[in-house]
This record gives sequence, structure tokens and C-alpha cells, in this order.
Amino acid sequence: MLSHLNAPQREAVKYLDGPLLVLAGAGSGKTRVITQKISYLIDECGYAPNHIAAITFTNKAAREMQERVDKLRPGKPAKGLTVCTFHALGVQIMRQEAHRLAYKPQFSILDSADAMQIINEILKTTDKQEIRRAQWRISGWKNGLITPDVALATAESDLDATYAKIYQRYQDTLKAYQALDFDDLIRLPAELFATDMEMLEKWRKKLRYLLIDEYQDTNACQYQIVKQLCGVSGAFTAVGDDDQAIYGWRGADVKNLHQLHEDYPRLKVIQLTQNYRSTLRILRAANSVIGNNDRLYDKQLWSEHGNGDPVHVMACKDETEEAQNVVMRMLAHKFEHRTRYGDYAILYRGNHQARVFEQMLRNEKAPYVMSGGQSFFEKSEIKDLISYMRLLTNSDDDPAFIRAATTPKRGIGAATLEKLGEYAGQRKISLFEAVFEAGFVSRVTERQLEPLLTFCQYINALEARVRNTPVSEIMADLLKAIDYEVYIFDSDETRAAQNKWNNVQEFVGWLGKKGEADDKNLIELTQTIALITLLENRSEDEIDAVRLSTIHAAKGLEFGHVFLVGAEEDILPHRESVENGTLEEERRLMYVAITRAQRSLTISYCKRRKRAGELQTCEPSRFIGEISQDDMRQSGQDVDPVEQRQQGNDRLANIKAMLAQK
Ligand SMILES: Nc1ncnc2c1ncn2[C@@H]1O[C@H](COP(=O)(O)OP(=O)(O)OP(=O)(O)O)[C@@H](O)[C@H]1O
Ligand SMILES: [Mg+2]
Repeated sequence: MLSHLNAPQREAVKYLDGPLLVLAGAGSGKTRVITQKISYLIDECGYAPNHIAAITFTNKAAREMQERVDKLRPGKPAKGLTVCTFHALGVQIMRQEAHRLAYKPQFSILDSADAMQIINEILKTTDKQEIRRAQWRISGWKNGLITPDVALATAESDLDATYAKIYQRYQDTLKAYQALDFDDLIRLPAELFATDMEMLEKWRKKLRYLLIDEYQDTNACQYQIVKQLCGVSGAFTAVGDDDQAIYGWRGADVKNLHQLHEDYPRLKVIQLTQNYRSTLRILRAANSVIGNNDRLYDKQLWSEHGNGDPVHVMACKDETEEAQNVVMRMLAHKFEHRTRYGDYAILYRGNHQARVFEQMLRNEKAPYVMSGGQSFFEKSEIKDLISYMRLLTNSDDDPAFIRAATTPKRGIGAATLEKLGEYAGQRKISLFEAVFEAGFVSRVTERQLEPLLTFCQYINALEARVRNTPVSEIMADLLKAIDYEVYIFDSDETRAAQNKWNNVQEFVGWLGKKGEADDKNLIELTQTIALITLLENRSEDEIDAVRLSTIHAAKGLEFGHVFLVGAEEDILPHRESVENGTLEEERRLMYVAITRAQRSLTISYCKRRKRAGELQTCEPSRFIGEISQDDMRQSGQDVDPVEQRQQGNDRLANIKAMLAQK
């Protein structure tokens, strides 16, 4: 069973005498160690699957890992095995233990936009930057397990003290809404385990062996949970690569790698040095770029794969030409090598860079999926409608209540909601319920009460029809009743509004189709949607499509052919990183991008790019200069512009002709 592992990998799988850290570079088979070890624990060591938890960084990675385990053990589904993200583990724990922290089990989960909205209400500002800064600060405290009191007591400046006070109010608000934000999903279990030994024992008995992928990107809170659950015995395997730590900006701390040595003096460290993913040229490029960082552990990777093609560095005139070159080359390559769309990935630093490539792929009718971007179900207009569905399904869902009650505006103000939240919190009931209680009614003026009552009565009336009316009809009636179309066109300029309204139509159509096809009622559909959002749209994986992704979201994945686009100064490295002294994290990002490629890597940059409406000259990323010329082939540089355009047109014509033959 362990025959498709090399010697150190096998050692890592079999090692069960204490805590284990596998520290190794990209593509060396760390994730493979985890999947093999899960199946080894079950089949060879008699662990029940429900006593094992494997923790990954994204839902997609969790899904892939589960699939890999199932493949290793055909016909033997590992029932009860936990393979999930830290956040999903947190949900699992909180669903069972919420009452111990004075939350109800049907608490709601707020995404970061919902959280921003709450901060917005506290700060009473529309300055997005300002809100984001506060949110970052609060999130930092939460991830560092620092309570609002401590944050206030240790504040080093007036600004910090202000943030600490906002933090306190933010927490109070969440509590009143019976809602958790993403940080709470990890912080609260850690807090629970720190204060309640009985609970900790219960969960230690349940989760007897922990495996953690991408360990370098855990934050203090996540590390705390690992330590709590594993106790002194240290029944865990952590795998990671400090050169791929790219979430420092979100509170992850590579120091956790060192901390492991200190907390577990018996820690065994195994290194893997053979790379199974990439050709030698790609590997050399990655090694030489990351060699410029001041590194904790120097890890030189080697590979048995041949040299492969040189890394192609492509200079482009501007964004349009870049998108054209990338997409056309990709399609020609696909045609020539008879590969699949799914063998190709276009990676970029920030989501906003995706648009031109999307457009170009669409023009050429090439299927693509996007990850790391906003999903359809996260669009604000869709979230508005989902909030009504959630409220109709479950009147305890306070954030859904708030969103629905205030969208469109119907005269329910922040002050009223605050009073309602306060009252509901004291009575430990939902906002919806509170509206009808005499105790609350006596606290507000008639003018405040009236719109609330009208709204709740409307929801009640609609709810009464849910059981025997098709979902799409409910939604159509709802849209009319709340005048949603008018609301959208009033709050946005025409083109954006039209876009939103199209999305709404698409959503209603989707509800209709889904509702009919699977004979689903509103409750089932609402749950389906929650799952789709949670799983980042499962169907995406099943179709053969080019992947468009941020580098961050591509972590841990591999693709036959990678196009890294927009490799320019101020983008990669990001301008702020140069100013903030986080250049090394940017270099690690470059390393992650390069090491996603198996057989070919193309790096492109523009000579000019539109920024803030102005065409500006760009410099190629300094990281390109860190790749040896011997491993690189360049195109597009220093050619007479007229000649270059002609060449470009000729090439394009050739490719188009080739594709037309197909
Ligand atoms: N011993 C092995 N023999 C053959 N192929 C292997 C072996 N170990 C790993 N691989 C393959 O090498 C590729 C990289 O493995 P894996 O994704 O586990 O690496 P990783 O160290 O987790 O990479 P990353 O740091 O990017 O997450 C995968 O396609 C995997 O199946
Ligand atoms: Mg991996």
C-alpha cells in the first residue's frame, strides 16, 4: 500500500510515536503523505474514521483530499472522517457546544461583507478604507486571542484605543444578533477549550489524530486549537513549507513552525526533497527566485523529470494584447498537444486582473471557471434575496432579518434595530419574535414600530404560502411586493443596475428550474444554496474548463500549463508590500505561482497599463530578473512597435487559421 511513496514519505506515514512535522518544498508530496496517512491509520492501525480529522486550507482542497482518500480505499467509504477547513471544524464544534458560550445552536454565520456592514453602522462612516482598517485590526486581535478589554488596556495609541472600543461594540452587536463571524468560528472553540476541561476532554476523545496541511499558514488561534486538541501526547502530523507562507496579511504566522519545536521538544521533523510535480527548468526558476529571501530553512528540491521547455517570459504592449496573447497561445497549444481546457490555469495577483482574460475567453468560446473571486451567490443583489429566503425558512436568523428588513429601505432605522437587538438579547429570543412582544412595543415610538410590524406581518403572510406554492412564484411575488427592481435602479447607475437585475432574473430562473427538477421546497433550496456557497460551487470541478484564479486561491493545486499574468512591479510585488516591508511574502507568492506548473510556465507582463484611467508605463517584476537567463526564453521585448504589431497580427492570423481548421 505504501509502495507509491519514497522512503521519507513512507517514514512520515508510519511515524506514530509522537508529534510529526513534515517540512518540505512545493510539489514534494506533503499532501500525498496526509492522504496516505489517513488511509494507513484506518486500514493498518485500526483507527475509526470518525476519530481522525484532516484539516486543509480551502473547501476545494478538502474536497480533493476526501476524493483522494476515497480513491485509495475503493469501495470502503470512510464514514465519519472529518476532512475540512479550520472554519468548518469550528462550525462542527460550535453547532454542538454553542449553548456553553451563550449562543443558540442555530446561530448565523456572517461573511466578511456582513461584518463590514456592522462596523459601518458602529463607525457611522461610508469610508470603506476606514471600515476595512477597523476590520483588519479587530480580526488581528481576534486571531491573536485578544479580548476587547485586553485590546483596550494595551492600546498603544489613541487610534488603537478607538479601534478597541469599536471591537467591544462589534462583539456586543454580534452577540445580540446571535451571529458569529469567520474569526469567531475558530476563536470561540479555542476559548471554550481553554475554560472548560470537560468539553476539551470530550473533543479529545472524539478527535484522536489530527493531520494539518499547509501548516505554515495557520494563525495563533488555529495553532491554539491544534495544541488543545492534541494535548501533551501530540498525536498529530503537520505538513508545511515556510517558503509558501502567503497569509501573513491575514494574521497567519510562520513563527508557529518554530513554536512547534518549543512546545513539543519531542517533535520529529522529516524533510522531503524530491519534487514530483514540475520539470527541472520550472523547479530551478522557483528555487532561484525563493533563494533571494532570507530563509529559515534552505530547501533545495530536485526532480527526475527532464529539463522541459524554458520558462517563457512574454512582454506585451498592454492589457488587451496580454489577454490576446495568453488566450491565443493557450488555445493553439491545446490544439497542438490535444490537451484539455482543465490543464491550463491563468494566475494573477488580484481579482480585478481577471476581467480582460474572462472577456477574451468568452470571445473565443473557451469554457472557464474562476476561483478566488466572488461567486454568483455572494453578489449583493442575490444575497438580498437569499436573506428573505433564509428568514422565511428560519425566523431565528437575525442577520437575515436585518438584511431583509432594511433592503429596500422601509423606514426601519439603526436606532430601532439596536433597541430590538437589545431587547431580544435580554429575552434571549430572535429579533423577529421580539417585534411582537409587549415588552419591546413599549420601548419604541409608534413611528418606529409601524414599519417593523408591517414587514413582519408581510413575512408571516408569505410564509403561510410557502408550503403549497412553487418557489419561483414566491420569489416573483416577493420581488413585486418589495419593488426590488425600482430599488436597484434607484441605487445604482443604469448599467450596473441592469446587470444586477439580469442576475436577479437568472436567480429566479435557477430557482424555478431547481425547484421543479428536484421537487424542492423553499427550505431545501435555501439549504442547498448555503451548501453551494460553502463548497464554492461543486459543479465547477466537474466541467473541463480553464481555471482563472488568484495565486492565493491556487495554493496546493497543480496544472499542466500555467500562465502567470501581470508580472509587473506594483502588482507582483504589490506596491504596498514594497512600502510596508513585506516584499518577502510577495516573493513567496511568486514561488507559489511558479510551483503550480507541471510542464510549462509562461510569465507575462505589460509595458503599459491603464491605472486610475491613465495609461502608465510599467516595469517587469523584479522577480523575473531573479530567474536565470539559461532557463528562460523571452519574447516581445525591444522590437520596433510597428514591426511588433505586424508580427502580432500575423501570429494571431496563423493561430486563428489553425483553430478554424478544427
Ligand atoms: N512518491 C511519489 N511518487 C509519484 N508521484 C508523487 C509522489 N509523491 C507525490 N507525488 C505527486 O506529486 C505531485 C505533488 O504532490 P503534492 O500535491 O502532495 O505535493 P505538496 O508537497 O503537497 O505540494 P504543495 O507544496 O504545492 O502543496 C502530485 O501530483 C502527487 O500525486
Ligand atoms: Mg500540498
